[in-house]
Amino acid sequence: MASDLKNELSKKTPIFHLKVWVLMGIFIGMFIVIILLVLSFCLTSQKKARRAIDKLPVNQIPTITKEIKEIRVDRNSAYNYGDFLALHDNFSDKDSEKHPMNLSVEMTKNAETSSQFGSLNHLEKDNDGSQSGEKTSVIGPLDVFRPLSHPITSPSPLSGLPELSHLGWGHWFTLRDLEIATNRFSKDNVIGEGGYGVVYQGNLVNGTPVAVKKLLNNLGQAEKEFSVEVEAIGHVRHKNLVRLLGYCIEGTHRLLVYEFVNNGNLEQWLHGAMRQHGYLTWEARMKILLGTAKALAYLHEAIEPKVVHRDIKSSNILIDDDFNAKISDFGLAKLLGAGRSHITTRVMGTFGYVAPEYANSGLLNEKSDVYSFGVVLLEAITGRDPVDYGRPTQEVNLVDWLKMMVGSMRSEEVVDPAIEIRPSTGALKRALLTALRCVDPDANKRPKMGQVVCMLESEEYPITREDRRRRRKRTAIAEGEPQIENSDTDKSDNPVLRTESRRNQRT
Ligand SMILES: Nc1ncnc2c1ncn2[C@@H]1O[C@H](COP(=O)(O)OP(=O)(O)OP(=O)(O)O)[C@@H](O)[C@H]1O
Repeated sequence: MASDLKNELSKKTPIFHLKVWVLMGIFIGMFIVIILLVLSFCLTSQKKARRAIDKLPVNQIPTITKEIKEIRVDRNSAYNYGDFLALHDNFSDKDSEKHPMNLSVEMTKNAETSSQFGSLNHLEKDNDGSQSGEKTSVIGPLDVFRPLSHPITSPSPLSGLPELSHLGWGHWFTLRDLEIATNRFSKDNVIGEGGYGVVYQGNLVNGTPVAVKKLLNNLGQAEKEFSVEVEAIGHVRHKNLVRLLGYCIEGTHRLLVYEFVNNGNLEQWLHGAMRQHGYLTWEARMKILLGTAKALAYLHEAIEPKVVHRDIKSSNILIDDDFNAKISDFGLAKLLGAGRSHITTRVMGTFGYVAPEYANSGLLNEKSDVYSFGVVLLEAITGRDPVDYGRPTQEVNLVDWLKMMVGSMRSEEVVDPAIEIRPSTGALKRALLTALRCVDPDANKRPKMGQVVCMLESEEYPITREDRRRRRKRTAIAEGEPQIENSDTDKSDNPVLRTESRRNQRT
């Protein structure tokens, strides 16, 4: 049997005249070589793909971030704000505009490809609602809602502390906790004093640095200020909003505990104590203003009810080590529910920053914050106070002086002389035009904060659709075409535009 097989294998085949076993050996060898080739090809292509990903800049690796943590407001909530106060103290719910808080937590997902969304076109699409993101509550450009500096996965400043509050966010501190944190509210720990209380620097038992605001309890306003801050920012998080970590309600004491922002505030950098550390560059100023604009866009356009801050001013813009802005002091904030274009309130705020319609009639909506933002932007550009009685009469009011200077084509002269490296003409024009649009006396003509973000970020000279329409109409009028609308829009309120159109006429 075995010898038969041997004979068969030793026979020569008609093809190649080779013995059968030799031919079989060749086939088996070739098969093994092919398998090895296929395997090595697969391995090298995997390595190449991995190397290609490693070479991508971090911001181009498409990841989905969870960036805004928001607790929605819902009147049907089991744990509402009134219940909460009743639980802890004998607060009476006098404020009819109070919104109870629901504990449901929502994550707003946002593709981290924000740099691609910085153009005005994108803003226009988003505001039209035709290209909104994953959640309808995100109205502005995605770029406005960049990821938090502390993503939700990072260790919480509250970790290691015993008790979470009944509001579903933050920590409920005892007075003793805060006494320990602030060295018994030592004078040495005082950072500053505002209209409603004293702010102390401190450290929680887990080492987290905090700012503790002790509200003056001899004022009826303290209760109001406390509830407004808790409602307005307790449930929201944004990189450019100072984070409220918790609160304390004990007897007549009302305290608020914030993340500590360690690099002063914009007012101190422009006009006060921080100037001894040097002057803010143009870039640092624009970074701070852009961050402020993003936080306001978030408050006005991304959450419901929207929050109108009511006291935007340079001393309420805190600054961290990396010169990121953090808006603070929500004691005067108002919540504006859906469908309400404005509310009428007692005028509060700070002289020089308050919008004219709000000062004159108490009519408040988010456009009042836009006005105040415009004043802060002018303050940052010029280094001047909004109202400065130490200057000649025509220079006392910053907004009026600016309009006069730009109107007489002296824009280059308005830049803060302390800025060593002056901005380019384009950058200056962009900032001035944005500011002047924000301080338009007609609240309806002011841009939304989401639009302001895009104007400040845009490489282009910012001209809105409305202005383009006006310009086209001006050209049409000049060319003698029939006039369709009332021509009073021909006189642009905006001195920057006027300057440009005059220049165009001359050339
Ligand atoms: N979270 C914080 N981190 C660091 N400093 C803070 C913090 N919050 C407030 N401050 C500082 O404490 C001081 C007092 O702030 P507060 O907001 O109470 O009043 P204000 O803005 O100075 O005055 P006003 O009552 O007119 O708003 C300011 O210098 C402010 O910069």
